Amino acid sequence: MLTREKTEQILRTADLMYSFETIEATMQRLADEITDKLSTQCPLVLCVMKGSIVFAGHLLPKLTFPLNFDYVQVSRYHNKISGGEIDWLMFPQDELKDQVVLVIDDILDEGITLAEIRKKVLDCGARSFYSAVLIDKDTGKVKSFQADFVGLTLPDRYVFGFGMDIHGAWRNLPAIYALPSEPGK
Ligand SMILES: O=P(O)(O)OC[C@H]1O[C@H](OP(=O)(O)OP(=O)(O)O)[C@H](O)[C@@H]1O
Ligand SMILES: Nc1nc2[nH]cnc2c(=O)[nH]1
Repeated sequence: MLTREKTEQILRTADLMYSFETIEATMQRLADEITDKLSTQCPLVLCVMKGSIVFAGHLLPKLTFPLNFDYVQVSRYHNKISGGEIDWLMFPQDELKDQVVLVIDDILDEGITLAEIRKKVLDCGARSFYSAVLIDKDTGKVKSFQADFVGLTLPDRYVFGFGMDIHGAWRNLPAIYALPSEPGK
Protein backbone atom coordinates (compact mmCIF):
# COMPACT_ATOMS: atom_id res chain seq x y z
CA MET A 1 0.00 0.00 0.00
CA LEU A 2 1.23 3.52 -0.79
CA THR A 3 2.06 5.93 2.00
CA ARG A 4 -0.20 8.94 2.40
CA GLU A 5 2.63 11.23 1.23
CA LYS A 6 3.26 9.20 -1.93
CA THR A 7 -0.49 9.02 -2.65
CA GLU A 8 -0.77 12.82 -2.42
CA GLN A 9 2.33 13.31 -4.55
CA ILE A 10 0.87 11.14 -7.33
CA LEU A 11 -2.17 13.40 -7.54
CA ARG A 12 -0.06 16.59 -7.51
CA THR A 13 1.92 15.44 -10.54
CA ALA A 14 -1.03 13.94 -12.47
CA ASP A 15 -2.94 15.55 -15.35
CA LEU A 16 -6.69 16.12 -15.12
CA MET A 17 -8.24 14.32 -18.10
CA TYR A 18 -12.00 14.60 -17.43
CA SER A 19 -13.84 16.70 -14.85
CA PHE A 20 -16.80 15.45 -12.82
CA GLU A 21 -19.11 17.69 -14.90
CA THR A 22 -17.98 16.07 -18.16
CA ILE A 23 -18.34 12.60 -16.70
CA GLU A 24 -21.87 13.37 -15.42
CA ALA A 25 -22.98 14.65 -18.84
CA THR A 26 -21.50 11.53 -20.43
CA MET A 27 -23.39 9.36 -17.96
CA GLN A 28 -26.74 10.79 -19.13
CA ARG A 29 -25.88 10.20 -22.78
CA LEU A 30 -24.86 6.61 -22.02
CA ALA A 31 -28.06 6.05 -20.02
CA ASP A 32 -30.14 7.35 -22.95
CA GLU A 33 -28.38 5.04 -25.42
CA ILE A 34 -28.76 2.02 -23.11
CA THR A 35 -32.43 2.87 -22.53
CA ASP A 36 -33.09 3.03 -26.28
CA LYS A 37 -31.61 -0.42 -26.76
CA LEU A 38 -32.53 -2.36 -23.62
CA SER A 39 -35.48 -0.76 -21.79
CA THR A 40 -37.95 -3.48 -22.79
CA GLN A 41 -35.63 -6.42 -22.12
CA CYS A 42 -35.33 -6.45 -18.32
CA PRO A 43 -31.55 -6.97 -18.52
CA LEU A 44 -29.35 -8.42 -15.82
CA VAL A 45 -26.78 -5.66 -15.21
CA LEU A 46 -23.40 -6.91 -13.99
CA CYS A 47 -20.97 -4.40 -12.52
CA VAL A 48 -17.29 -5.39 -12.81
CA MET A 49 -15.76 -4.79 -9.40
CA LYS A 50 -13.84 -3.05 -8.08
CA GLY A 51 -13.18 -0.37 -10.68
CA SER A 52 -16.79 0.05 -11.83
CA ILE A 53 -18.31 0.78 -8.45
CA VAL A 54 -18.47 4.55 -8.99
CA PHE A 55 -19.55 4.26 -12.64
CA ALA A 56 -22.34 1.86 -11.63
CA GLY A 57 -23.40 4.10 -8.76
CA HIS A 58 -23.91 7.03 -11.13
CA LEU A 59 -25.31 5.15 -14.11
CA LEU A 60 -27.89 2.89 -12.44
CA PRO A 61 -30.19 5.65 -11.10
CA LYS A 62 -30.37 7.01 -14.65
CA LEU A 63 -31.65 3.68 -16.02
CA THR A 64 -35.31 4.09 -15.09
CA PHE A 65 -36.64 0.80 -16.49
CA PRO A 66 -36.93 -2.66 -14.90
CA LEU A 67 -33.61 -4.46 -14.51
CA ASN A 68 -31.82 -6.87 -12.19
CA PHE A 69 -28.40 -6.22 -10.72
CA ASP A 70 -25.42 -8.29 -9.63
CA TYR A 71 -21.66 -8.06 -9.87
CA VAL A 72 -18.60 -9.88 -11.20
CA GLN A 73 -15.26 -9.43 -9.49
CA VAL A 74 -12.12 -9.98 -11.50
CA SER A 75 -8.62 -8.62 -11.20
CA ARG A 76 -6.07 -8.54 -14.01
CA TYR A 77 -3.90 -5.63 -12.89
CA HIS A 78 -3.69 -6.59 -9.18
CA ASN A 79 -3.17 -2.93 -8.17
CA LYS A 80 -0.26 -2.65 -10.64
CA ILE A 81 -0.16 -0.54 -13.81
CA SER A 82 0.18 -3.39 -16.30
CA GLY A 83 -2.10 -6.39 -16.70
CA GLY A 84 -1.46 -10.10 -16.17
CA GLU A 85 -3.54 -13.24 -15.64
CA ILE A 86 -7.20 -12.81 -14.70
CA ASP A 87 -8.18 -13.80 -11.17
CA TRP A 88 -11.90 -14.68 -10.94
CA LEU A 89 -13.03 -13.60 -7.49
CA MET A 90 -16.83 -13.67 -7.94
CA PHE A 91 -19.00 -14.81 -10.85
CA PRO A 92 -22.79 -15.27 -10.59
CA GLN A 93 -22.98 -18.22 -13.00
CA ASP A 94 -26.30 -19.64 -11.77
CA GLU A 95 -28.17 -16.46 -12.66
CA LEU A 96 -27.16 -16.11 -16.29
CA LYS A 97 -29.20 -18.68 -18.22
CA ASP A 98 -31.52 -17.02 -20.79
CA GLN A 99 -30.72 -13.54 -19.51
CA VAL A 100 -30.02 -10.43 -21.55
CA VAL A 101 -26.81 -9.35 -19.82
CA LEU A 102 -25.36 -5.85 -19.72
CA VAL A 103 -21.85 -5.73 -18.25
CA ILE A 104 -20.64 -2.34 -17.09
CA ASP A 105 -16.92 -1.72 -16.70
CA ASP A 106 -14.93 1.41 -15.96
CA ILE A 107 -12.23 1.00 -18.60
CA LEU A 108 -11.61 -0.97 -21.77
CA ASP A 109 -7.85 -1.06 -22.21
CA GLU A 110 -6.44 -4.14 -23.99
CA GLY A 111 -9.93 -5.68 -23.93
CA ILE A 112 -8.80 -8.93 -22.34
CA THR A 113 -10.98 -8.62 -19.23
CA LEU A 114 -14.21 -7.95 -21.10
CA ALA A 115 -13.47 -10.58 -23.77
CA GLU A 116 -13.05 -13.19 -21.01
CA ILE A 117 -16.19 -12.04 -19.20
CA ARG A 118 -18.24 -12.18 -22.42
CA LYS A 119 -17.04 -15.74 -23.10
CA LYS A 120 -17.94 -16.88 -19.61
CA VAL A 121 -21.34 -15.14 -19.62
CA LEU A 122 -22.31 -16.71 -22.97
CA ASP A 123 -20.93 -20.12 -21.91
CA CYS A 124 -23.31 -19.96 -18.93
CA GLY A 125 -26.29 -19.70 -21.29
CA ALA A 126 -27.01 -15.96 -21.44
CA ARG A 127 -29.37 -15.04 -24.31
CA SER A 128 -27.35 -11.99 -25.33
CA PHE A 129 -24.43 -9.90 -24.14
CA TYR A 130 -24.00 -6.12 -24.14
CA SER A 131 -21.31 -4.00 -22.56
CA ALA A 132 -20.98 -0.39 -21.49
CA VAL A 133 -17.64 1.21 -20.61
CA LEU A 134 -16.98 4.64 -19.23
CA ILE A 135 -13.54 4.84 -20.90
CA ASP A 136 -12.25 3.24 -24.08
CA LYS A 137 -8.47 3.71 -24.12
CA ASP A 138 -6.86 4.35 -27.49
CA THR A 139 -4.05 1.81 -27.31
CA GLY A 140 -3.19 2.12 -31.02
CA LYS A 141 -3.70 -1.65 -31.34
CA VAL A 142 -6.57 -3.78 -32.62
CA LYS A 143 -8.61 -5.03 -29.63
CA SER A 144 -10.26 -8.41 -29.25
CA PHE A 145 -13.29 -6.66 -27.77
CA GLN A 146 -15.48 -3.68 -28.73
CA ALA A 147 -18.02 -2.24 -26.30
CA ASP A 148 -21.63 -1.55 -27.35
CA PHE A 149 -21.82 1.68 -25.34
CA VAL A 150 -18.76 3.89 -24.88
CA GLY A 151 -18.60 6.97 -22.66
CA LEU A 152 -15.27 8.70 -23.26
CA THR A 153 -11.96 7.93 -24.93
CA LEU A 154 -8.46 8.50 -23.59
CA PRO A 155 -4.93 8.22 -24.93
CA ASP A 156 -2.70 5.34 -23.90
CA ARG A 157 -1.81 6.56 -20.41
CA TYR A 158 -2.49 4.99 -17.03
CA VAL A 159 -5.52 6.72 -15.52
CA PHE A 160 -7.14 6.80 -12.10
CA GLY A 161 -10.07 8.31 -10.23
CA PHE A 162 -13.84 7.77 -10.54
CA GLY A 163 -13.41 4.17 -9.34
CA MET A 164 -10.09 3.47 -11.05
CA ASP A 165 -7.04 2.95 -8.86
CA ILE A 166 -3.40 3.84 -8.88
CA HIS A 167 -1.66 1.12 -6.84
CA GLY A 168 -4.95 0.61 -5.00
CA ALA A 169 -5.42 4.31 -4.15
CA TRP A 170 -7.55 7.23 -5.37
CA ARG A 171 -10.63 5.27 -6.51
CA ASN A 172 -12.58 7.90 -4.58
CA LEU A 173 -11.62 10.89 -6.75
CA PRO A 174 -14.62 12.48 -8.51
CA ALA A 175 -12.65 13.17 -11.72
CA ILE A 176 -10.27 11.19 -13.97
CA TYR A 177 -6.51 11.84 -13.90
CA ALA A 178 -3.53 10.40 -15.80
CA LEU A 179 0.00 9.69 -14.69
CA PRO A 180 2.48 11.97 -16.47
CA SER A 181 3.21 10.70 -20.01
CA GLU A 182 6.38 8.72 -20.43
CA PRO A 183 8.99 10.50 -22.55
CA GLY A 184 8.75 9.39 -26.19
CA LYS A 185 5.12 8.13 -25.88
O1 LIG B 1 -9.05 -4.21 -20.93
P1 LIG B 1 -8.06 -4.75 -19.95
O2 LIG B 1 -6.63 -4.43 -20.32
O3 LIG B 1 -8.26 -6.20 -19.66
O4 LIG B 1 -8.27 -3.95 -18.58
C1 LIG B 1 -9.50 -3.52 -18.10
C2 LIG B 1 -9.76 -3.95 -16.68
O5 LIG B 1 -8.72 -3.47 -15.82
C3 LIG B 1 -9.29 -2.95 -14.64
O6 LIG B 1 -9.52 -3.94 -13.68
P2 LIG B 1 -8.38 -4.44 -12.66
O7 LIG B 1 -7.85 -5.76 -13.08
O8 LIG B 1 -7.40 -3.32 -12.45
O9 LIG B 1 -9.21 -4.68 -11.32
P3 LIG B 1 -10.01 -3.58 -10.45
O10 LIG B 1 -11.29 -3.32 -11.21
O11 LIG B 1 -10.23 -4.26 -9.14
O12 LIG B 1 -9.16 -2.34 -10.34
C4 LIG B 1 -10.60 -2.38 -15.12
O13 LIG B 1 -11.53 -2.25 -14.06
C5 LIG B 1 -11.05 -3.35 -16.18
O14 LIG B 1 -11.89 -4.37 -15.66
N1 LIG C 1 -6.90 2.19 -12.92
C1 LIG C 1 -6.69 1.72 -14.16
N2 LIG C 1 -6.99 0.45 -14.42
C2 LIG C 1 -6.77 0.04 -15.68
N3 LIG C 1 -6.98 -1.17 -16.22
C3 LIG C 1 -6.58 -1.10 -17.49
N4 LIG C 1 -6.11 0.12 -17.80
C4 LIG C 1 -6.23 0.84 -16.67
C5 LIG C 1 -5.90 2.20 -16.36
O1 LIG C 1 -5.42 3.01 -17.17
N5 LIG C 1 -6.17 2.57 -15.08
